[in-house]
Amino acid sequence: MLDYAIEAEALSKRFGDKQAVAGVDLRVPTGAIYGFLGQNGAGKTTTLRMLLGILEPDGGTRRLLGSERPLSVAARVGYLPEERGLYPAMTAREAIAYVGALRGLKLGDARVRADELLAAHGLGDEANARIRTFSKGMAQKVQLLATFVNRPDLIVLDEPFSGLDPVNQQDLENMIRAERARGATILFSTHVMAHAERMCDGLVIIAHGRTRFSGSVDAARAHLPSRVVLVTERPLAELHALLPPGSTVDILPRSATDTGNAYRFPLPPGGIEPLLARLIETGSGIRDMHIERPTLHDAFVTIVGEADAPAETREAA
Ligand SMILES: Nc1ncnc2c1ncn2[C@@H]1O[C@H](COP(=O)(O)OP(=O)(O)OP(=O)(O)O)[C@@H](O)[C@H]1O
Repeated sequence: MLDYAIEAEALSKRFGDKQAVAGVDLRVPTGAIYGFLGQNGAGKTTTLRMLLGILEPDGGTRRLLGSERPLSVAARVGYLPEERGLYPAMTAREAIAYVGALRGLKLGDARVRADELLAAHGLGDEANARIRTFSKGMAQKVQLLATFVNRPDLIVLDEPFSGLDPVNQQDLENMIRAERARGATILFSTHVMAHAERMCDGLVIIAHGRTRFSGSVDAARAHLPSRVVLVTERPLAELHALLPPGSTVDILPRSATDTGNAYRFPLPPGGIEPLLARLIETGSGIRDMHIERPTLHDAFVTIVGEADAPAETREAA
């Protein structure tokens, strides 16, 4: 088995005078769920199109399921493009079966598979309804199901969650996990950090057309320190007065962010016990104290922000 379902190095693409992708490196291990994150216009869709062979890169290399010619493995790939669209005159069954036939299934088999998928995902009664009668979200769901029709080894989804209601988002999460359990590799782009955080074995974050981070969700979060959240009945100044002079700055920084009576500050190197012990000793009315790990949202903002910072600031950081 291949180690990586997708390997790309230094991919680049220019449209006129716009450098859409300026050097994307990306590796997705076989059998993993990977998230592809980046701000609007960062180059995600352009990169996905190059990976799949829809666009020819100006530079760099790509390998899809071991092949340098992505279109030659198209029958083993499922793709949900950013631009949605099915033929409005087709029924849901025909629309899915049509994609199956394009991906190399026999039409009869593709129809059977379409019925199975529709029934398993709450659209069994709609199999013979025409796409034009569907809501936008329902049509998107049919298109998503079509992505899975050929039981692909590699599934690439461009913002698959956008436009789906929470129940259908959950259904899609389950579908993606089930595809991984079957052995498929999944790469999806998203702006919703919660999905990436919950589901992904790894992430690639790009900014301004370049890869800025590649690794696990935990490694992304490790870009930021954990923080202590302290909720007390007393104002911060009073707490400082209770603590021994000289030690307070270390264990309860004056720079702690104050949101009402909750204070947030970086986890001190010695942990929270010395501060906790002192606060208990002095009867400071603790209501809550816990360690808060940075979220992927925070890490994403930091990583993308570093890419925006001038070079000298970046080096100094
Ligand atoms: N066909 C095209 N012609 C000209 N410019 C393009 C074309 N496709 C993309 N671009 C430009 O390339 C840049 C990257 O676009 P791309 O769609 O890849 O970003 P994205 O990360 O997918 O963004 P979003 O999250 O908003 O979908 C943008 O500045 C976009 O305007």
